[in-house]
Amino acid sequence: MGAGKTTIGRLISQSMGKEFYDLDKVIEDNAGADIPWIFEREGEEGFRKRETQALSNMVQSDTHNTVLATGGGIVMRPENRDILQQDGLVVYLYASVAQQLYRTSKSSHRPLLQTGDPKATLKKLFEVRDPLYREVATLVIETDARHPKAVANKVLDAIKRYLTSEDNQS
Ligand SMILES: Nc1ncnc2c1ncn2[C@@H]1O[C@H](COP(=O)(O)OP(=O)(O)OP(=O)(O)O)[C@@H](O)[C@H]1O
Ligand SMILES: O=C(O)C1=C[C@@H](O)[C@@H](O)[C@H](O)C1
Ligand SMILES: [Mg+2]
Repeated sequence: MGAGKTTIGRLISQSMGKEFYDLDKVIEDNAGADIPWIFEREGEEGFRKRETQALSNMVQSDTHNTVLATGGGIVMRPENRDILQQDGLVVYLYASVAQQLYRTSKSSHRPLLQTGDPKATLKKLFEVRDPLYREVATLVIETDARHPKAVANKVLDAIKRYLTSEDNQS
């Protein structure tokens, strides 16, 4: 959370001339309700079901022309990890827990952080999720101490280099 998926995803979609979707927003539009409401009424399990459904629907369409920012918990379900690995070039935006804490401190729309100790929660989530992000990622990009535009340029460069090296191998 707060790694910059929504912010960087939008920036790189503009540079690449692709359509941008934010899966959290897609889930909210489908539900006609916001994420805190979904967590309150259906619990995290209800939210995760909606998340998997939204991701499956998304990859039925033309993913070549799409940049998709997911929510931070997308890697928790094995079926989501399978979909991401099969259908996408996946970029893991790495942010330290300190940066995540700083970047999420200004808003209150992330239900999992509405605890007494968001730092401890972020640390726990990071320990579980970091290996899963690395498992599905094609590219890992460090985001600490970098302006969003600089991160977006770094992602674009890394994608270009990756695609060129793929071309050279085939
Ligand atoms: N590289 C960066 N440097 C500084 N601030 C950043 C950077 N990237 C994003 N931010 C800021 O951090 C906040 C969170 O970013 P954003 O919403 O894009 O994160 P996210 O990864 O989509 O989070 P979530 O998992 O909750 O969807 C925003 O206020 C954004 O402007
Ligand atoms: O890290 C998470 O588990 C979440 C991140 C947000 O993007 C939302 O998808 C939701 O608040 C859950
Ligand atoms: Mg987001």
